[in-house]
Amino acid sequence: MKKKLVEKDHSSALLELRDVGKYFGGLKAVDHVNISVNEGDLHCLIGPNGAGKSTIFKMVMGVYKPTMGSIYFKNKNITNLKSWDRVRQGVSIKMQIPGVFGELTVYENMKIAAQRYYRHSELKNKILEICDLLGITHLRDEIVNNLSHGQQQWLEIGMSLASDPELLLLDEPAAGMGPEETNFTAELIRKLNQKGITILFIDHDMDFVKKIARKVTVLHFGKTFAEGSVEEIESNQDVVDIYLGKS
Ligand SMILES: Nc1ncnc2c1ncn2[C@@H]1O[C@H](COP(=O)(O)OP(=O)(O)OP(=O)(O)O)[C@@H](O)[C@H]1O
Repeated sequence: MKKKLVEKDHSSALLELRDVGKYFGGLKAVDHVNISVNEGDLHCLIGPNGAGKSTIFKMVMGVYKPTMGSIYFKNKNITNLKSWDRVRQGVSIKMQIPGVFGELTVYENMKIAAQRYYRHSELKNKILEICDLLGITHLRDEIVNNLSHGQQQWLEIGMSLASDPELLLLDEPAAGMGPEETNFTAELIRKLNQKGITILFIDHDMDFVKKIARKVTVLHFGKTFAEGSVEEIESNQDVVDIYLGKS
């Protein structure tokens, strides 16, 4: 059973950062940021290197404690919850750096990720269901080191789905992929979103962002610089000047 949380509040957002900041000594990596990720949305964070995107992900997952402000998930304050408790509440993440076990098979990797959430009798079906969703069922007995970069990334997305998240954070999900794998990843993310998973992702590749994002938040020097649809962001001259014009 999911843990009951204190401090209820009312909002339509699934995830909310309220006046959140993270300071490293004198460096304001994230500074007075307010972000609302609506239920069912496909929301992207963009911004120059060092803008604070990864720091936001780490605060949402409980790796960093905010210096200021609060983080709400499903209208409940999760700011002080441990990482594992946030996962139990329905938040999951796929980091950019691969976290798969290369010497093991796809199935064994999935089993490691899923076994803490499912009884032995349910495990196999759940793993096969996720592999099917990712289009990697035919690779289930393959050693992970033999997979392509893209296939390893999809496996990792699969591992992050093992906890049945309502919100999935993806850090540059198509980084290092060629055009075909990038297209497949865009399709996969759309499919997960259509299945009801709210997605917040970080990306630098505007072509990829354009394929899938419905809302974009632009960060700059730790602050929210602009927010809107892809069209609104692309036609914002200030955003072009600080970021898009340089990419
Ligand atoms: N643990 C830390 N200690 C000190 N400074 C940090 C730490 N983590 C991040 N920073 C600094 O905070 C700022 C924001 O970093 P962050 O990694 O969040 O940016 P980013 O937008 O994700 O950048 P990139 O696109 O390059 O990944 C940077 O100046 C970075 O050097």
